[in-house]
Amino acid sequence: MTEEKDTDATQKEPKLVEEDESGSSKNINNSSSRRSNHGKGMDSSVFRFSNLNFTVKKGSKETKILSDVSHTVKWGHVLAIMGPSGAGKTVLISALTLDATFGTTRGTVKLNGVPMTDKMFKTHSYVVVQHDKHWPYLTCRETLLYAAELYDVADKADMPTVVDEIITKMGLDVCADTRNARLSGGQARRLSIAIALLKQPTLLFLDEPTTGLDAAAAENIMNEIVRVAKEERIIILCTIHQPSTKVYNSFDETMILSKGREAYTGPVEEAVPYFESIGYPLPVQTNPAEHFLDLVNADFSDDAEVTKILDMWEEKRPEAATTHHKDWKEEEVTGVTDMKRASLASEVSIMFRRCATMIARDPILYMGRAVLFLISNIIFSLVYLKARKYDQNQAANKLWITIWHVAVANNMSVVAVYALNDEFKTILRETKNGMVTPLSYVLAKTILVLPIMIVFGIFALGIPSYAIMDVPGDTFPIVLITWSLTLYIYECVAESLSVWIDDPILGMLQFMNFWFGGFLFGGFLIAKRDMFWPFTLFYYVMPYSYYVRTQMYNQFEDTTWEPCCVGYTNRTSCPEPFCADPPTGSNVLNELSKSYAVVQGDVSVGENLLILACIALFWKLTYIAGVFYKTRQVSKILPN
Ligand SMILES: Nc1ncnc2c1ncn2[C@@H]1O[C@H](COP(=O)(O)OP(=O)(O)OP(=O)(O)O)[C@@H](O)[C@H]1O
Repeated sequence: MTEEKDTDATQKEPKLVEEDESGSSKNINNSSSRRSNHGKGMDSSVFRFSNLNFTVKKGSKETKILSDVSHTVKWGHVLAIMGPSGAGKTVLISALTLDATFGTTRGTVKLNGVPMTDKMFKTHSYVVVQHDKHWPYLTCRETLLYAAELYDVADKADMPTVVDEIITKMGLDVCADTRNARLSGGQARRLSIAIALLKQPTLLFLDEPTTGLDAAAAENIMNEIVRVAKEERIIILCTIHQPSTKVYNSFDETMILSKGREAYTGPVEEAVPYFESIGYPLPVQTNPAEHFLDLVNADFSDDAEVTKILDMWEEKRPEAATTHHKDWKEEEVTGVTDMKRASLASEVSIMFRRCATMIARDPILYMGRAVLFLISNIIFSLVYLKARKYDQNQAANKLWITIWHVAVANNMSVVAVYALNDEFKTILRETKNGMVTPLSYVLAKTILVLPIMIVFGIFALGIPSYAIMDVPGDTFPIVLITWSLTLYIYECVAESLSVWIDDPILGMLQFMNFWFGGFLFGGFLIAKRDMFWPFTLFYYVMPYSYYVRTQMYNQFEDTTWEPCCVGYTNRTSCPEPFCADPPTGSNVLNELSKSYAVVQGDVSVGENLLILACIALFWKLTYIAGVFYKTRQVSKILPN
């Protein structure tokens, strides 16, 4: 396979060939089974950023992080962005990928002469972030298959072939059927690049693709990157820390940054002569990358000397820019095409399948929780075992076991905050890269989670309430619906917090606040009439008063209790503090309401369920709003 540098690239179609075992060659630009017009759609592309400035504001103080950074990169070329720690490499990638929402970007960023927008980024670009994460319960092959389907890269029958090809191309055969959670650092990075290649982007950003890898793995992955840039005619911008001489020499161009300014930008082979021309020759047997980084590292070199080097390049740059790519004219490459993508219905169906696979394999979030509901509710039922009798002295305990059976399960939804926060970070990356839309994610997740709430209810109530606590069997459907709807409220709260609060620990703390709030304002610890009036609002918006009232009625309605005050001619002379006569479920509830005002002998179940559904809907809407808001957050590029 040809791997030599494309130093004399012209706008003519480069001939990318590899030799098969028989010695004949075949074109490897595109897989035969792959759609030829997908994604890339642009064979010759030019990416230009000019006078890029980035500032952050802290109080009234404005700090400049990038100063007038400019360059133009053509198809098939790799631009390696190097610089000491804190030089601004990651910020540059964030600004170019419209991800730098923490400051103000000014300048021009254009692909084929068209200003970069979020839509254009999603269509033509792909960014692999420094700490890229993959779905832990999918294998490498499954991850790629779903990505291929979502990017609609080929006909369904051809997808496995396309994926197999990319697996081989990225050297992932050995771990193709290994779950992502068990991939090595290098394999995970190869997988990130493989997903990116499935999209066939015009422009690929890689932030520190070699971080944490040993020298051999780093060299290997960088060789792959350079190779795919040529093969796939992609423009690649990647940040890198101290590449080896061999890796450094494989790049087409390099940008050396320090203090947010350029110290050199241009062809790799011209960097050494340039630094020599300004009085910094490369010492013998020294890695050029290391030499440049030592020169511009203000932490370890003389700051004034570093500033001098940066000033010298600023003077030289206009001249260098005129000779840069003198053999091709970027102006001739104009316009961008649209990307073909899967329809919403098929996207939802792919997301649904992917989500279902992960749910089935995740030992904690769903299956684990179902088992925990069962165990914890059985324990609570055993603690309250005496309350299984329809003895009026046990009526209050029946109330409490009804509360525990839902509240303990609701409390465990706190794990969902953490897990969903993690999940959403991956979804953010996928929406950023145009793989999925927020709508398909929300729809697939909602369709899947609703029946899971019913399954949770069967685990939580089946044995604990019906086998142990002797709740009448015919109440099961309505008791199950009431319980599942209440759990769904807490699931929606967890979803909302996982999206709105970036830090999962803070989100979990807020969830616990909500849970305790629900308890406090449920009407059984303190009656509504005794609450200091502004707080009464919480009684109405928290779910437990509706839950307890409805569930107690559901369970008590047609029950008959053991009589009390037997032998007393009138109720007032009977010493029992609690006695319903005749001992019907409704009368027992009316008696109980004297101590727990939240319960009632006559309840409109439909009305209470409707209110619970409205509370769930409210939280679901806040979650959906969060998903749409967060996935649409992009930084703007303002004019200088
Ligand atoms: N979110 C942020 N808010 C404020 N300043 C930031 C933010 N992110 C980065 N910076 C600042 O921008 C400067 C450049 O940071 P950047 O992460 O781009 O460096 P880098 O060259 O990628 O370093 P490293 O190689 O260590 O990752 C640093 O001074 C950093 O403190």
